[in-house]
Amino acid sequence: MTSALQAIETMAKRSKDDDRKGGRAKIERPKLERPSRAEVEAAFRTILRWTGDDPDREGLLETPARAARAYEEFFKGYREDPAAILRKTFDETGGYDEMVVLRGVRFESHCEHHIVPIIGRAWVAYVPSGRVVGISKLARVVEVYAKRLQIQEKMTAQIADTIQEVLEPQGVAVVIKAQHHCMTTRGVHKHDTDMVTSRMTGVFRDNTATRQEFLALID
Ligand SMILES: Nc1nc2c(ncn2[C@@H]2O[C@H](COP(=O)(O)OP(=O)(O)OP(=O)(O)O)[C@@H](O)[C@H]2O)c(=O)[nH]1
Ligand SMILES: [Zn+2]
Repeated sequence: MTSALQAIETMAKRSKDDDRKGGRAKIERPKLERPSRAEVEAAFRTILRWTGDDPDREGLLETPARAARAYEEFFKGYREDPAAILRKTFDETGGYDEMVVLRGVRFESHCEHHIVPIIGRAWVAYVPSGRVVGISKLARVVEVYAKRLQIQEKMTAQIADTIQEVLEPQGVAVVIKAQHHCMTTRGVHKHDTDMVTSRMTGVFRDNTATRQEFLALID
């Protein structure tokens, strides 16, 4: 087991000892009121002027509109409901009650401190109790939370807690490994550094063997 995974194992034990009742992240309901497209484009024009460039030169004329479209894509997760994605389930599972793991789901997010990319992978597991969900839906939940302004800890907790609350399985485990480009392209300039976070609920918190079986599947 790598030292990062050993650290997760330690954190999970600590979290089991210190059962933070009510301290779990609630599923956030995004606010729907938004400024107009024209206001956003005007804001990008201001930023262009502020950099020292001329927003009226030919190469930049369409940039505010393009940047607004790019932001629309980067932050489309505010207009999607992750709980709704998990509501369609399948009951005919043949009594399957072992772990289901989706490994290495690639995602692109943005840090809420600098609005700079966070790029990484997520491992998502659950142990069903009676019903299962279409496997792509786990990746869709990752995608919804990634397409919002994030810190990695919050994104990890949101994914796990949404699956736990909606699917009500025996337990959920989420590990995320990601590079924060606010640490590579600016600031401290530390390349080849990634951040590892985890959230374990139910049997993954309470049962060491289940947790270790999951952690062994992470590369
Ligand atoms: N815990 C956590 N920190 C993050 C995440 N993404 C970015 N950060 C950190 O957020 C912190 C913001 O620190 P500040 O001191 O307010 O901002 P700053 O002056 O730009 O800091 P530097 O990045 O150190 O230059 C930095 O240490 C970032 O590395 C995240 O997902 N989780
Ligand atoms: Zn940042």
